[in-house]
Amino acid sequence: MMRSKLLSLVPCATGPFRTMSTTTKLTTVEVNDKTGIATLTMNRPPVNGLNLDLLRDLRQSIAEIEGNKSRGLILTSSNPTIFSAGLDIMEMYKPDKERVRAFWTALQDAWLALYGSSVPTAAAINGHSPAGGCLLATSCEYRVMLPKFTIGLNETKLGIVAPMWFMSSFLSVLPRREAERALNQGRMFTTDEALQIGLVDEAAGTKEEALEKCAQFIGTFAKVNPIARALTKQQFRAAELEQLESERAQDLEKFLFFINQPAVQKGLGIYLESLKKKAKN
Ligand SMILES: CCCCCCCCCCCCC/C=C/C(=O)SCCNC(=O)CCNC(=O)[C@H](O)C(C)(C)COP(=O)(O)OP(=O)(O)OC[C@H]1O[C@@H](n2cnc3c(N)ncnc32)[C@H](O)[C@@H]1OP(=O)(O)O
Repeated sequence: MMRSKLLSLVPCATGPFRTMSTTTKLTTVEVNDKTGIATLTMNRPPVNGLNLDLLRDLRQSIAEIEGNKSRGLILTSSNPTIFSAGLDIMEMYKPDKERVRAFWTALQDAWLALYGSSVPTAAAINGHSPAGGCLLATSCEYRVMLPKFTIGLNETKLGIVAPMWFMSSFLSVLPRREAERALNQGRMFTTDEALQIGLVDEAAGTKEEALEKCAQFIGTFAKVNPIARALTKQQFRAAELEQLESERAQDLEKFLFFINQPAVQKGLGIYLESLKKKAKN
């Protein structure tokens, strides 16, 4: 994919710094040359639905951030009210056989890249973050959320099941008992509730403030040996990463089997319809 590289002056939380900015159609990477922190922004209107292309872009951008020796990664959205609406349901509803395989593989790749990233990661959750959106946020090491939005793994409400590795990310943030209950209920938490339960670490009034708080979190590693920190993180997350790495073919087949069940297809169709009706009103 063609990528345009440009140097730009962009306002940031602590002042206007020259940033190296790399743009694809669906994500932007901006590295602040003062802090060395990369901001990875999702930009797929209308709702940052995670389709094949966005997932591939995300993985490519994470690899780029790892490669350019950034001091940290902040994940956010260009949409002022939606961090990510989760997986693009259109990829799973009446799917094309080859594409849906590529889609799930790209999701596995993106998760492995983000959850296993060697750099410190934080999510500036500047909008709603259901299901796959919550997966991305909980794959990061720190979360700052703006008020009056919602976050959670709502899969059971759609009649679908979050795979084990979605649960792993959730479990790395929430106590087991809370995670199990929320997953079974398909519960979406408001910002205040998410803060109270520990699903997010901080609240912020504006996106700029959220980015600043994420940068401060990443700054807490400034005096820590980066190799020791990265190896520690890797070891800490190794079990979940290795589980998916070793079972990814079976995970794909399980997903395909599940998603092709007539009852699941029917449920997704009804859910899509309800979303579209809501959008019209
Ligand atoms: C033995 C056990 C085996 C287990 C094996 C496991 C198998 C694995 C099974 C599969 C697992 C899949 C896991 C799934 C994860 C997911 O992420 S599913 C997606 C979940 N997402 C949602 O439920 C969010 C739905 N969207 C919303 O709630 C709202 O849209 C919003 C995000 C809160 C934004 O609201 P608003 O700003 O009001 O926008 P809308 O008007 O609602 O939407 C605008 C248009 O966007 C469309 N849209 C919204 N979300 C999605 C989506 N996720 N996918 C596709 N399209 C979406 C919406 O329909 C509107 O479209 P138009 O009408 O065409 O404008």
